[in-house]
Amino acid sequence: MIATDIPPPLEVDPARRIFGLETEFGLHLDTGAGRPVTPEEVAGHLFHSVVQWGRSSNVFLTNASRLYIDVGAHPEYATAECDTLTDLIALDKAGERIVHDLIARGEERLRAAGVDGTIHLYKNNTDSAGNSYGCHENYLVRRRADFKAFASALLPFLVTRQIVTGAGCITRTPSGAHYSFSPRADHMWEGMSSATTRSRPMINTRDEPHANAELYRRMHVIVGDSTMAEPTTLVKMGTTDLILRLMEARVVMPELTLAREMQSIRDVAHDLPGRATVELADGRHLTAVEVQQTYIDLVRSHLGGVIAVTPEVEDILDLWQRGVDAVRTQDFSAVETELDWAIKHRLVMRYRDRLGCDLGDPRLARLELAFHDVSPDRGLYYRLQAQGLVRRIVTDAAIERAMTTAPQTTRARLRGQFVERALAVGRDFTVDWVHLKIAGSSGTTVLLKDPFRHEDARVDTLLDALTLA
Ligand SMILES: Nc1ncnc2c1ncn2[C@@H]1O[C@H](COP(=O)(O)OP(=O)(O)OP(=O)(O)O)[C@@H](O)[C@H]1O
Ligand SMILES: [Mg+2]
Repeated sequence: MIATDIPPPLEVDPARRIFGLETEFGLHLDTGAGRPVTPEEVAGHLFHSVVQWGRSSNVFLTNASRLYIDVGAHPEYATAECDTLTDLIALDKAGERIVHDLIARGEERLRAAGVDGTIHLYKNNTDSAGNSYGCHENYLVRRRADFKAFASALLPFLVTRQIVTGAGCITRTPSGAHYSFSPRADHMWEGMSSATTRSRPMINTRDEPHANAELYRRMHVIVGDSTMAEPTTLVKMGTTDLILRLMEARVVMPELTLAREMQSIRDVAHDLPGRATVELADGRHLTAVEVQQTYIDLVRSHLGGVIAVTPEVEDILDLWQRGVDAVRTQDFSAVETELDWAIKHRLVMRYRDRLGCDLGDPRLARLELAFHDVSPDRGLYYRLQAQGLVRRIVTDAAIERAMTTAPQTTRARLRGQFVERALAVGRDFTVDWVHLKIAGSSGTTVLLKDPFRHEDARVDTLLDALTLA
């Protein structure tokens, strides 16, 4: 039975937004000689402890986030709904630690199955076989009739933002290797589509708002790179949010429609010097720096109006500008502790110089991979962090808390309470982004259509029912 006494939506501040981040991790087993092991078997052992307590390899955690094995044996972690970027960053980092904590048990089980090896989980977007996997951004937006036009207006921004938000990578070609802004750009096939596997769009337009569909849509951006540095995640989500805020306020956007999005995203990715131009539909040619600067100037012109000035907005704008300036001047030093592509560029170039090799050297490929290893001991990103070489946005204590505790200001709080209580009393339950249900009971399914609502008497009743039964 579905409860019908759905409370009316709370008064929603138009500046409030729900954010979510999905990360697919690369999974790799390092093993010597021995029997061959499929990725599915490794994933199965890795998730054994999850299946033991959750009875599935697709679960919601007490921090209200979702953990599951995606197609291709990729562990995926989707953060719970956040309404602040700092909550989102803490929850995203918590996900890295949660998947990392599965490794020890997974290796034990592999040993018991006769395989001695080390499991690695990488927060990156491509594997050595050339497969690409994603980092998906979710932004709640108000529903409108012209959603497709609305979403496509975001494309020139998404194609060029990689000069700031890209993860950076070594690209190998038959004519040699070079350093690019984004590993994901080469794997995009089209601007928008409702499919994610058959085609690779930059924006997935499948209409699945995980919220009241009369009021909302979920902008599902799937073109972004997974990012290690907290400020890069801040600027990736933060700049996109600022552009969406202007668009939702019906600010007239600059005419920057691209003539060929797919060509442009690749050209920009492979142009570290920042000189390549993208062709606009109106025949003009602009560099990615010029396109991004247009957006920065537009946002600045609405500060104090559509966009309230907060320390966080100032921080995002400052880093956005410094990122664009770094490409313009080719002096990366002002962002090399904050932007993934620049942090990794510095690391890779130092080793190249030390080894006296060229960029295509396999030792640099291993270095690049190790940068994305989520292990706090082995991961090179975490070594840099331990040396104070990357700027932080959230504290370790906040990340630690986010491993078990849901954000307190969104629907995630209710889901977190429910999962925690159900596990504590040993009751079976089913949960998704909008439903909470005690399994097998004649009881109620609570439908949570408002992602901003973090208090709900129906959930209190459900929590009581869990304990009483
Ligand atoms: N109303 C909402 N608006 C924006 N984001 C939301 C909303 N509800 C949930 N989210 C976020 O959307 C993401 C959904 O992750 P999930 O991996 O389940 O993706 P999906 O796109 O629904 O499905 P799949 O990955 O299986 O194709 C989560 O990060 C979650 O926090
Ligand atoms: Mg997903």
